[in-house]
Amino acid sequence: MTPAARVQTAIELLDEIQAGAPAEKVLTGWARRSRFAGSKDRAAIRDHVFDVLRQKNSAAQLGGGQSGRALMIGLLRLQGIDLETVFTGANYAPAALNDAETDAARVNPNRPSAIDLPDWIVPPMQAALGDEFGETARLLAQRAPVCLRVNLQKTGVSSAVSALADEGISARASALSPTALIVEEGARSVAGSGAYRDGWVELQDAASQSAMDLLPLEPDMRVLDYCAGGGGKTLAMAGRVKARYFAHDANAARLSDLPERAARAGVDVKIVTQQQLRSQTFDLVLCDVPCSGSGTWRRTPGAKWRFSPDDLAELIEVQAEILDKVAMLVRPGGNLVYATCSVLQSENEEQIAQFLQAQNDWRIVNQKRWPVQADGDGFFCAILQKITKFEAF
Ligand SMILES: C[S@@+](CC[C@H](N)C(=O)[O-])C[C@H]1O[C@@H](n2cnc3c(N)ncnc32)[C@H](O)[C@@H]1O
Repeated sequence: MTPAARVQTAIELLDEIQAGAPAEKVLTGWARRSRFAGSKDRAAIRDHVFDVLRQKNSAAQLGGGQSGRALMIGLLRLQGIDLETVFTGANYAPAALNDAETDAARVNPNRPSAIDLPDWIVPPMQAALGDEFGETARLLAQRAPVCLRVNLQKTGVSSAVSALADEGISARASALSPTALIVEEGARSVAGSGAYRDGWVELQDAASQSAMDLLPLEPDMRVLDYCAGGGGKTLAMAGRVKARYFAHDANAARLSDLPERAARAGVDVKIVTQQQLRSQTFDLVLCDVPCSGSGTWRRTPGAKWRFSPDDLAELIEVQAEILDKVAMLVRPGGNLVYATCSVLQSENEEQIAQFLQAQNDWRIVNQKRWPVQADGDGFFCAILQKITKFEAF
């Protein structure tokens, strides 16, 4: 496909997304129907669509509307691309610009630049982030870094960096965690690399790794990852300390990749059902709860426009229910770890404050928030300890 034909396809897919279809589904559906498109075409079209979604309000402002075509015009203007070379109307290229589209570029210099977030989320984000709000909004509108975690059970950081370099992948250490690498070149080759296949590295955000570094893990502890999903956090813990790891998820299908990932990483993880958890206790229980994902919206930019106040209210209830459930699974003196990739107080500090108000046998050991930053996503983690009966007297 020519670059202009890719733009025209992105325009059509953005129209479907603007009509309410989820971005991921639209892109996958198109790739399946379009056997003529190669991997470079698919990647370029995905980039156009995701770049627009990250900066949708800015693109609409510069493109003069919310249609796929207006948004693509706005995005290309943001990127400084000469529209005349793309909007030619030749072959599969988009039609030439009309007068209104040309006029939309005449931006009033006094007009404030757009915030690329849904209007309703701005006040709670400003309340949570204060002076950091502007920088967070700016970073969420950019592409996310590709971040790896070095698996210390299999290799060291410098060996992993050299193995990746041998396969054309250049990566640098991140200050966020001793195991975190930021890929600077060759990101698309990571999944096919030997370092990945042999379990030396895994894809994982640096702030998530930094949070797992804080956990008071000891060899032979019984550790439960209660909302394990694909097992990213289980594997990060197991990469650090050889303990006995158990993984659970309310949606068993989400655990399906974990056995293969654990085998690749060379660690043991036992999957447990709710039934098996009855009458068991653990030294440490992690609940990486379902959340808005607002700290990761540059990775899933379609999600931020679909997320609603009702979704947030529902999630806050689910998070509180999970906290109440896992509290019973921690042995006296053990730790409960609550984590989200949200930047909102209602999902983070307020959730912990309410839990501590309702339950008097817990204390906070540590609570930390990671802002969205160049190397890492927004993340929150609270480490609580269950007070023993002896201490309570
Ligand atoms: C943020 S994701 C977890 C990501 C995972 N920890 C990782 O690092 O890859 C939240 C997970 O919680 C699960 N979940 C939702 N409600 C739950 C519940 N009531 N009990 C346990 N897990 C739940 C979801 O299925 C989802 O996999």
